Amino acid sequence: MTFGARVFSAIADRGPFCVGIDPHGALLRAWGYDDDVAGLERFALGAVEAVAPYCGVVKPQSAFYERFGSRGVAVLERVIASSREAGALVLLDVKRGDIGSTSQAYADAYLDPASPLACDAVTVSPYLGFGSLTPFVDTARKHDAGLFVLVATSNKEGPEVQEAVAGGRSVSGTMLDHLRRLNADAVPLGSFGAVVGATLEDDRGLDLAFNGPILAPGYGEQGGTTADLRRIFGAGAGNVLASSSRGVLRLGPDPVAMRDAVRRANDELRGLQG
Ligand SMILES: O=c1ccn([C@@H]2O[C@H](COP(=O)(O)O)[C@@H](O)[C@H]2O)c(=O)[nH]1
Repeated sequence: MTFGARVFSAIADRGPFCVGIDPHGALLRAWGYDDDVAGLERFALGAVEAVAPYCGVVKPQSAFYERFGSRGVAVLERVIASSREAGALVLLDVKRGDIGSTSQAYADAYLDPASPLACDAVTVSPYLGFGSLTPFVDTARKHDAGLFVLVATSNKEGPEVQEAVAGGRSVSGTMLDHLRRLNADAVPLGSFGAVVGATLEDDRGLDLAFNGPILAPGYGEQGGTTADLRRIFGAGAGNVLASSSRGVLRLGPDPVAMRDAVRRANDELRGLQG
């Protein structure tokens, strides 16, 4: 089954709320753990156990594991495996993008099922030119995996690059044109998604009808609300994964508090679906 079909079912079956598994040092300490590899493992696997059975997609942020070197990456491998065992899709937030030959190695690392880091989808950066992502696109197609391309990110610095105009078109608009082409004719949904922040002050005139999933980070901790999602995405909100990391993880280590937060968010977000 393609990633697009899997994420479509995941949203329908479990809801559109995506939990980020981001082991910030401050959160490890708030949970009563040391900011070391043992604390990382207890925190990350505890969070997965609490939320992965209840949400369609989890989104570990690779940086928080990489900061501990190879032992941290080994924890990330366990986070990916445990989340999938709990029935959640894993979107690894790793924002890769490089010249094509290097992109192929990244794609093999994250999308080839033979890799210990293989997951369902990854975030990628198109700012070396969308064509530099071709190895990711081909590898995703080969293994029924997915991509989420940075289009309009949740941080305030993004517009400097993303809203620059080239050839009479904004850079973000051009990225969506590429995604529209990649997802053409896919049913029920294409596998090539966009990252569009839940914090955008307006919809920037983006044509978000590109037949793919949208990851909306910035929901919760960064200020994005369900009303913002309705304002930004309108009728397209049905394919939006609203993502929050610290907003849920702050409630731990109590698994019931985290699980209930996932349920509440999913109930609220389901109201956006047409
Ligand atoms: O535009 C983007 C793209 C990715 N992120 C990532 O999402 C989470 C947000 O965490 P919160 O604790 O919910 O703020 C984090 O991993 C970011 O790297 C983003 O924020 N904006």
